Amino acid sequence: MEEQEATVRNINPNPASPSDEAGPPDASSIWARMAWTHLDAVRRRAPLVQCITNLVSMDIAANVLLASGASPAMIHSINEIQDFTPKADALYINIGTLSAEWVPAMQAAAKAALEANRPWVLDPVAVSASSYRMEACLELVKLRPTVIRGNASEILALSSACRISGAKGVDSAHESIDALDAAKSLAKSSNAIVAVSGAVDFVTDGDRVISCSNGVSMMQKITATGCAVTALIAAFVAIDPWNALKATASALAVFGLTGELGMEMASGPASLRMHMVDWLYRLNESTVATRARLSERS
Ligand SMILES: Nc1ncnc2c1ncn2[C@@H]1O[C@H](COP(=O)(O)OP(=O)(O)O)[C@@H](O)[C@H]1O
Ligand SMILES: Cc1ncsc1CCOP(=O)(O)O
Ligand SMILES: [Mg+2]
Repeated sequence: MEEQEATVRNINPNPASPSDEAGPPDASSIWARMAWTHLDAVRRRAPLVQCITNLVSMDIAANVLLASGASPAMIHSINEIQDFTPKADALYINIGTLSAEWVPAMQAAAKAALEANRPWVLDPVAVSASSYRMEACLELVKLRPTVIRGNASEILALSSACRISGAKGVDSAHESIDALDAAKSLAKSSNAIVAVSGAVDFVTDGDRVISCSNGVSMMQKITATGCAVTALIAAFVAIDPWNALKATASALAVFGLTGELGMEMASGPASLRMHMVDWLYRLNESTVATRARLSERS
């Protein structure tokens, strides 16, 4: 824990540098520098992230974590939770391909993470698809996730715990701004940081709201990009657990930026996916500091 607290101190961005002849940086550049500081810390510390994630997303989530500098472990057997979960720096649970066998493993892992004082992150994929899925997800929310990240339809459905949110499948039928009040309400009722993704991503603790406008719409044409960014959030929260709001916003900005840079070279979703992983590996300080678009909504 001492080591984690030291990291938090290191991550707080220093807004004004005495040698900065251009004057103090504006608020958006402070946020952008914070995103770089988080990515740099992930690269230096290589957090171990246990993922209990859907079968569609396993490959892209593991590759995104590796490219960021984190260490992924796709371990979901209930027989391994007791030994392994306390060793991980963060846990990621995604209900995308839920099965009767996985639900107890997810619950056991969330409990083990809580007991070991490790952050854990929930992706409520298609939470309104069935009452089984909704009930499993509500049980997980009771186990106090550090962060919940979903698209607008998922956050709307989970927040109101309605059976039908208007979503047809795993994709969103809503704009992220439509889910902002629901995200705040969910954050307050669950005590989690809630992120709602879309053209603009919003991250809230129920009061503060950070918005991120990085990303390209083609990201929606790659399956499991949402799952992958939630995995990345777990890695960022692992290295700054006491600032989960900021760590989550940083992860969304970094991931969105890889989409923008990747799109300059891609000819469609498949090559965009490849370029995003490459850019995540290659991103440097000046690119993140100048192109991450984060701000706090007043
Ligand atoms: N219209 C859009 N423009 C730019 N980026 C987007 C857009 N829609 C989604 N994204 C980005 O794609 C990633 C996945 O978000 P989203 O599609 O909302 O999640 P999911 O795949 O879970 O439905 C996020 O990083 C988000 O910022
Ligand atoms: C297509 C699909 N079906 C079940 S999980 C899944 C992947 C969902 O990924 P994302 O939520 O990132 O779009
Ligand atoms: Mg999703």
